[in-house]
Amino acid sequence: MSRDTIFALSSGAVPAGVAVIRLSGPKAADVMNQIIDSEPKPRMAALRYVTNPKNGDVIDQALVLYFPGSKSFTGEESVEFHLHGGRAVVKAMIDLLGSFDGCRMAEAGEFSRRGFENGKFDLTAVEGLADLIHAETENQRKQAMRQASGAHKSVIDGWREILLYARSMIEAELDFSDEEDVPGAVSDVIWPKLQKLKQEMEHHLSYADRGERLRNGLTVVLAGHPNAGKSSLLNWFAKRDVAIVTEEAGTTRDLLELHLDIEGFPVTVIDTAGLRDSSNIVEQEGIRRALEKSENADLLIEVVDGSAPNERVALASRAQRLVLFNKQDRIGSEMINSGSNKNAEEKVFSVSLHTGFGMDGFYDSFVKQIEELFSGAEDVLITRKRHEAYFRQCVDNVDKSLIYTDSPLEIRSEYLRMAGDELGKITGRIDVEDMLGVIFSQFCVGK
Ligand SMILES: Nc1nc2c(ncn2[C@@H]2O[C@H](COP(=O)(O)OP(=O)(O)OP(=O)(O)O)[C@@H](O)[C@H]2O)c(=O)[nH]1
Ligand SMILES: [K+]
Ligand SMILES: [Mg+2]
Repeated sequence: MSRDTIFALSSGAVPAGVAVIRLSGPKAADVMNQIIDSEPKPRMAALRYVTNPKNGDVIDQALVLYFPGSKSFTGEESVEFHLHGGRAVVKAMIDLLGSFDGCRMAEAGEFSRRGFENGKFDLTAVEGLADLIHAETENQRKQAMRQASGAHKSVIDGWREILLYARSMIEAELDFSDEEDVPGAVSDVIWPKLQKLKQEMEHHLSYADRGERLRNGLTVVLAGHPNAGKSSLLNWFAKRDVAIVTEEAGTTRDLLELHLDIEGFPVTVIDTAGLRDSSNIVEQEGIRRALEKSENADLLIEVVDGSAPNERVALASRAQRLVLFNKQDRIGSEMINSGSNKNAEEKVFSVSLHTGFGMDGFYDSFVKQIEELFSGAEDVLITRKRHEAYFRQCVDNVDKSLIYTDSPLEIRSEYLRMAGDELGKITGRIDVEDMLGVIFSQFCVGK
């Protein structure tokens, strides 16, 4: 099957100092040799004029990198042109490459897809690469880098090997079952191993939310009665005036999101409408959204006006809660005792957003809480719902092979085969054609 040769701008938006245009496919070398005058040594940068062979027009002087054979990101012949990053330069180059037969613009993620299809990396590494490109915080980068470099694949391949080994042992037992002196105790060896494997996978499943959280960021919702100081707190986090603060109860209606990097972890803090009975339909909608966000929060910060302690708000949320008794400047340090602290699980702070009193202590606890929510993220294997679903199926099948002790060995072996297939779907070894489009479309054009 002959493939198109594809090209795209792989570096960021122009104008820029340098623009990198990638060319990959069966005609890459041929096209390169038609537009520059001498072929660079493989994988060595060479300075060359790029010329339109049809009219002799010089487009730019470029650094050219030639990757012959399969020693490239895509696993096929490719060339990188490092041009001056002007709009017209890039347009002229794209037009020139498009003028060759069999050459066309790449689709989003198409370079990576070719790399995957040519066996350069597995699906978990592809997903890691996509995450690496989108990583905004240090810990996101580390997780993505681990995954992109094949750390997940090697663990999963190790598990597949255990499953294969177990099946081959069962096979052996079946083959020789009529011979007297073959120990019928093959299963003695494999079942404890499978039990251990199952436990290891379950451990990883229990951390599934960590990986997702690190990719998407965790959500901290500021909730409380009107005028408690929620928007003042958001501004304190932002170190600038992002939210409107007034003495009028019911100032905030829309959800206001602030993205923070807390010790390398991505955190979204959301300011919400104060909770009270209201007949105003705009405010009602704001309150509805506030309650909805609180329900799905990873962490709640309830803000209370400590100088006029009213009832605490009722929120349907299982998230950990930090409670700020605010406006300490109006009362003094004894006010915290007036607040209820029924729930030993929640941490209570007496603070003033006006004077800054108590805020250092609050912030330390806040950071600790965030770190706890991410703990164990160092060796997380599951970073997507997709992984989680296949992992569950896999564990389920291993479990069946373990507990159906009365079933024939053939059946128990079949469960192990299905378990291995589920792992193969994670790395892309087993048919996942329908998902490939989704996975690769996460990339931009040029990757
Ligand atoms: N004295 C005092 N006033 C404060 C403090 N923190 C906030 N305020 C004032 O309390 C009022 C309400 O503050 P906001 O931040 O708008 O309160 P909110 O919870 O966002 O209110 P809604 O959006 O209406 O629900 C404003 O006038 C603030 O200046 C504080 O620590 N001390
Ligand atoms: K207010
Ligand atoms: Mg507000």
